[in-house]
Amino acid sequence: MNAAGEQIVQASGVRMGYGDVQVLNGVDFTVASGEVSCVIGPSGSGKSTFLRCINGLEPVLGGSLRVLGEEVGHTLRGDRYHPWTPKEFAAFRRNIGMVFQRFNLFAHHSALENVACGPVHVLGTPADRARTLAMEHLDRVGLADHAHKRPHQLSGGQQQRVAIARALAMNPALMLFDEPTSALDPELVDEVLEVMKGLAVEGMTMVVVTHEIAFAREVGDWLTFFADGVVVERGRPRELLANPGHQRTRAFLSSVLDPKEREESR
Ligand SMILES: Nc1ncnc2c1ncn2[C@@H]1O[C@H](COP(=O)(O)OP(=O)(O)OP(=O)(O)O)[C@@H](O)[C@H]1O
Repeated sequence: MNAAGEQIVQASGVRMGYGDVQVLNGVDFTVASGEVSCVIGPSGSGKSTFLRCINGLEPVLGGSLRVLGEEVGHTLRGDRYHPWTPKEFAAFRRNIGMVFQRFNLFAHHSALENVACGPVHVLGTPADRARTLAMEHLDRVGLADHAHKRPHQLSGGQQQRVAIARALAMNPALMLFDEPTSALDPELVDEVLEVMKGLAVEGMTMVVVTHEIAFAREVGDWLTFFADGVVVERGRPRELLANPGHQRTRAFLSSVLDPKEREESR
């Protein structure tokens, strides 16, 4: 567990692009230990790219990105930064759990095996112990009774909960969610959001790209609006959603929310 209030993600002027295309144009962003930061923004605004930078999957090409106390991709030795060795990179990555829109479970393994395989293969946890822990994580997401089913025998919401359990099994210090409910049928969304709420209550630090505004309002400590590769507005969700001064956020929200949600966000 990280010390309360400690900065877990500190981005300052982060730049990233693919070839000539600039995707992140100077992102400033922070999340402290135990906080939940929700991120919204139009398609193509760079939200997923920013998450991938946080867990080291994309190189930061400018600015500074400190995650879990490290400058992502580099280690200070003496007075000089050196690119991470594969071992340093792996050590960093295992502290960060990532949950995607698509669950990416191993189709030929049971839920239990999907959850146990990271600890066995990455952490070297003995198989019996890993299975016991995996069962606990499946119980935590309400799926102990489904442990021996394969992904195709589970609903989308259940598969996403297995994916969350799989990430938790690595005992991460930070969890990143990239639109975890947007591939789900509407009636399956709440069961996943409930699990995420539970994690927030337990004090997990989370960055959540989502358009579930009710979730952001209830669970988020921060709401960040991305557009064109920068953070346009950031604030406490209720304030950001209520303040007519935050015009770009509100204009975006009115384009994505259904009428009922729009009414609630007033
Ligand atoms: N591997 C890649 N190669 C080239 N361009 C890419 C690559 N990945 C993303 N991009 C481009 O970078 C921009 C930002 O994409 P990104 O996926 O980060 O946006 P996003 O805000 O998460 O969008 P969405 O909500 O649709 O997922 C887009 O213009 C996208 O086309």
